[in-house]
Amino acid sequence: MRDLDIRIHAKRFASRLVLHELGFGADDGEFLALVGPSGTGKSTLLHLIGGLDDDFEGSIHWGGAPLHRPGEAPERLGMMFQEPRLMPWLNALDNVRLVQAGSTDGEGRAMALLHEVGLGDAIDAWPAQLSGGMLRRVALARAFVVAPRLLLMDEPFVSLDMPTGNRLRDLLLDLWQRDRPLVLFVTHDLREALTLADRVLFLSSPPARVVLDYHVPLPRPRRLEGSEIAALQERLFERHPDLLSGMLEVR
Ligand SMILES: Nc1ncnc2c1ncn2[C@@H]1O[C@H](COP(=O)(O)OP(=O)(O)OP(=O)(O)O)[C@@H](O)[C@H]1O
Repeated sequence: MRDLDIRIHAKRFASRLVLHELGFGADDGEFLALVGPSGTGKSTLLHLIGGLDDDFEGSIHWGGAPLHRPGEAPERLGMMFQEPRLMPWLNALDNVRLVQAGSTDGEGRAMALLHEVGLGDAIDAWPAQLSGGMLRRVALARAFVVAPRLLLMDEPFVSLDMPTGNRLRDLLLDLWQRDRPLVLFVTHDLREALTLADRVLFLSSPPARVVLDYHVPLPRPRRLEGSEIAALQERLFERHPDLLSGMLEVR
């Protein structure tokens, strides 16, 4: 069994089947991207894995045991969403510390992370004083402050300009390469998936299941706007035209 073992037999909203026989495994330290047509259930899947929704048929195991157990919050699970989701009444440091229940060296680690993400001068700043890119940096620091073994990311860098997005992707890869959590990264952008991930899981149109588990055959570092990413995407579209037809907006 892999470190993470996902078997979703069925996830419904009312009578509507959204995920069906969706399964995959992944190991500690891997970086997986999840791509698929809009509205196919990518966020729904992350919510199940993150324990934000337990209404499904199937199992989610980590290290051979259920990831979520009643009354117990899973340890070292990090999350980052499309919206930075910061508390407007807390400064940057306290927003990062929010997820650090009971940690003794919490403040030191949170400050160190804020420095690492380039916000050493904005530790006391309120969210309203920060730019969109800076808010994502705080959210990235908060995702890593628990030293996650499993990190769930739902389009965390969507709608940023290319240089800001690239700086955040580089930061994420630096933090990932240092701590090596298993990352599940949802994105609409196939080039972003091919730039960041070891494996890209392609989900079908609804009800979603994994239709291709693709190992990215490129060494790191990679540039999102680099010619090798464009060529790889082109090759994938040629080889899997039907599979990718629902994703044409990513081109
Ligand atoms: N709480 C909910 N109640 C009812 N239906 C829902 C709920 N959450 C999601 N859905 C539906 O489930 C389907 C999958 O939604 P989800 O947001 O998981 O897709 P997605 O692949 O993440 O979409 P996108 O790529 O557009 O972000 C959609 O049809 C959505 O309308």
